[in-house]
Amino acid sequence: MSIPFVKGHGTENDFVLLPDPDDALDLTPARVRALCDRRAGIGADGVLRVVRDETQQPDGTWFMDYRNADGSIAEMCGNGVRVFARYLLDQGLVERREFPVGTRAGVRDVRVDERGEVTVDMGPARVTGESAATLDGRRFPGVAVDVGNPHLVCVTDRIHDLDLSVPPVHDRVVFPAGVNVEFVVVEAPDRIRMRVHERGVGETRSCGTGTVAAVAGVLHRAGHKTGTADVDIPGGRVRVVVDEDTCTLTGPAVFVARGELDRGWWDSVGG
Ligand SMILES: N[C@@H](CCC[C@H](N)C(=O)O)C(=O)O
Repeated sequence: MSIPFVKGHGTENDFVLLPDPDDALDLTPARVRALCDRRAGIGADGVLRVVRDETQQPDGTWFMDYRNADGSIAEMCGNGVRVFARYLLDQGLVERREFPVGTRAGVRDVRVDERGEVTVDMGPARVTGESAATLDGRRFPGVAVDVGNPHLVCVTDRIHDLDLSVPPVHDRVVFPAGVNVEFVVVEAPDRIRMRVHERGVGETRSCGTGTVAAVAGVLHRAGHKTGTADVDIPGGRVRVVVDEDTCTLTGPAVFVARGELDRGWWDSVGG
C-alpha cells in the first residue's frame, strides 16, 4: 500500500500532509520525528494528518490531526489549518470555498479565496494573565494568551539579535503543558514584528496561533479589546483581526511537492 504525502507551508511554517481518509495510518511520535527530520526525513515543523471526521459534523467535515516536529500533539495550528484547507479544496474533497475544519481546539470555519489566500475564524483569543520568559539571562515580561493552545506574548524593543536556538525558560506552574513564546516589536498601531519559539518545535519562521495571540496581547496592553494588525514574521506577513468573540487570521498557503513515502523507510522508523 502506498503512502502519499504533500509538502506545503504557510508563511514558511512548513508541514508534511498525510492524506488518511480512513484513519488507517499508524502515525507514531517516532514517525512524526522521522518525517520532520531535515536531513534524514522530508523536513518540516509539523505533520498534518488529513482524516475524515464524521463525529463533529454530519456533512463530511475533515479533521486536522496536527503533530509538532518532536512528535507531541498540539490543540491547534493556525498556519497548518490554512494549508490543510487549501489542500481539501484543491483535491476536490470539499465543494465550496467556505467550509468547517475539525481541530482539537474545536471546529474552525475557513474561506479560501480565488488567489489561494486563506482566512480562518480562529475563535477567541483569551488573555489569561501575566507571566515572564527568561532568555539568555534576560527576563521578558509577557501576557499569557490562549488561542486553543498556550502562548506567552513578550513585547520588547528589538528582536533581531535574540538567540532562539535555545528555548526561553517559562514558568511551569503557569504553563504546565509548555508554551509557545512570541517576542514582539510594535512598529505601528496596526503593524507588529514577531519572532517565535514554538513548543515542540523550536524557532519557526511563522506561527499562526502565535500571530493571533501577539495581536491580542498587544491590544490588551494598550487597553483595547478589538483591533486589526499586519504581523511581519521571518516567513512573510499575515493579517489578524481581533474581535470581542473571535479572531480571524488571513495568509497564504503554498504547496511545494507531492510524492510517495518509501514503505521500507516508513516501516523501519515505526517506533
Ligand atoms: N505553528 C502553529 C502552532 C503549532 C502548535 C504549537 N507548536 C503548540 O505546541 O502549541 C501555528 O501556526 O499556529
